[in-house]
Amino acid sequence: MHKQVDFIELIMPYKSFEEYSDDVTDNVKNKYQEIITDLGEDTSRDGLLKTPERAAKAMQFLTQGYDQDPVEILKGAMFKESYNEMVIVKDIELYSLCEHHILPFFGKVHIAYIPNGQIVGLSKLPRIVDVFARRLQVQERLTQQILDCINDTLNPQGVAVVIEASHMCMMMRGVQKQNSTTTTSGFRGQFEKIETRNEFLKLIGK
Ligand SMILES: Nc1nc2c(ncn2[C@@H]2O[C@H](COP(=O)(O)OP(=O)(O)OP(=O)(O)O)[C@@H](O)[C@H]2O)c(=O)[nH]1
Ligand SMILES: [Zn+2]
Repeated sequence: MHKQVDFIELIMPYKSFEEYSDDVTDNVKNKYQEIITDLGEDTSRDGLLKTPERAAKAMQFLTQGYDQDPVEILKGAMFKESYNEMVIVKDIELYSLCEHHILPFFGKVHIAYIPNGQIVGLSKLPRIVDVFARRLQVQERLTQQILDCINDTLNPQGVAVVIEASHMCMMMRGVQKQNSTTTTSGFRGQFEKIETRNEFLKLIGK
């Protein structure tokens, strides 16, 4: 990683990647060159000349979550408040990569929590979704990681996470099912009670 990137990461642990490690870019670029050739393409033709480098940068962007600390992000905006009703942030866009095929899965995340003396800056919830989504994932683990991170860092009275996603590995290849979506969910604390869980599900339109 660049020295410059290290410094910026230190002060902005959730910044978007706009600079890339030269070493990683070179290594991944060379491998993409081979992969594209092995797949039967000509990497010297005009349109593909810069493709190995673009792909190397794109993959670093899509996996930048390994270098980011979601706990730091949440802790960066926690405020004492006595509000103790449900807070819901729904329809958070999700783009991740399935760890089996390295193909995208995408959809929506709905998050709710009930504060326990502290609230969190609303934007931090989508930010931690991105941190965990920008890794090689399965939808179940992604759901659990978001849930555990909020639960362990904010210590709320309860937290709920629902993810609805479509998997390109099931759409473009394999079983080729275009319309199936997968729903995963996790509930902690107050949301383990059926009436609280149902109120949340009703509010997100489920
Ligand atoms: N549980 C779970 N499975 C996933 C996820 N993303 C992809 N998969 C599945 O991972 C499985 C890998 O199965 P394999 O049989 O090893 O791979 P494959 O031969 O490519 O399987 P097909 O997709 O059925 O052609 C497939 O059933 C995928 O649908 C996910 O987020 N969660
Ligand atoms: Zn897959």
